Amino acid sequence: MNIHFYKYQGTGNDFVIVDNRNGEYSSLTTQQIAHLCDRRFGIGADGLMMLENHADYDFQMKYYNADGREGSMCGNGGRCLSAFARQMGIEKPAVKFIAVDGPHEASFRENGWVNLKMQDVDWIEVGNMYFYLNTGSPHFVKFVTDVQEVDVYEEGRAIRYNERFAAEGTNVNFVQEMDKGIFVRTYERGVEDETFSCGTGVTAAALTAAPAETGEYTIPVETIGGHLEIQFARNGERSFSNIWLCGPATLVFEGNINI
Ligand SMILES: N[C@H](CCC[C@H](N)C(=O)O)C(=O)O
Repeated sequence: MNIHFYKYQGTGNDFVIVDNRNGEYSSLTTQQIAHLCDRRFGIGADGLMMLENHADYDFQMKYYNADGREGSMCGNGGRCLSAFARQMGIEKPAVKFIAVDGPHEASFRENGWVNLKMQDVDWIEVGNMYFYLNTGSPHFVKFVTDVQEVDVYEEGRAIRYNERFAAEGTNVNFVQEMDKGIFVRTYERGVEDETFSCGTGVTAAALTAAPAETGEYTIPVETIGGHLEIQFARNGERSFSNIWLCGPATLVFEGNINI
């Protein structure tokens, strides 16, 4: 099978994207998707997305983790797929699409940023030195004093495979508060490694790092792969709305692969 693909990245979280609006890639198997995402034997990516048609939205987002299995919501992926939809001719100042966690909206800025509206959050588990919440994907958030010192692979893996999370898995974020904003490093379920940036993860981290007072906030976030901003309204102790994940989304290259 010959596949025409596009490679995108958003702050170093990278994706293979295919245009599946005519259904030609619907038969891709878990093994084939894992192969396409393999960095040595395939194209290489943290995940694969398909652009699909939907009767009520500009498009539908299908997201698979690098292990080839369908994932929960991917924030950086949603930003990249919106940029891709625009490249494919869905040209509007803002697009509306449906993903596994519900509807989203994305708007395009002149500086090349793609800003993605996330689902409201009204539940956060507050534990001893950690937070656990769902921003479209499940995220464990741990605050640390020096995030560069953390062995994200080993520590993230230990939490992801502990008794509580082993079956379903979780993404694990390590967060350091900076003079302005936060620095976040993430171990991703489904990639089973640290990625350079995780959109739903930095969103989860920003919500938990926000001041306790209700109000509107913009939290600057640094990741290994670059700079993002999270905007939101805090309505109560555990309730947030109008959440926007903002940052760059870039086409890297396109090509063909035979599998
Ligand atoms: N990189 C993604 C998160 C993917 C979530 C995935 N790892 C899962 O838990 O299924 C993001 O930018 O939000």
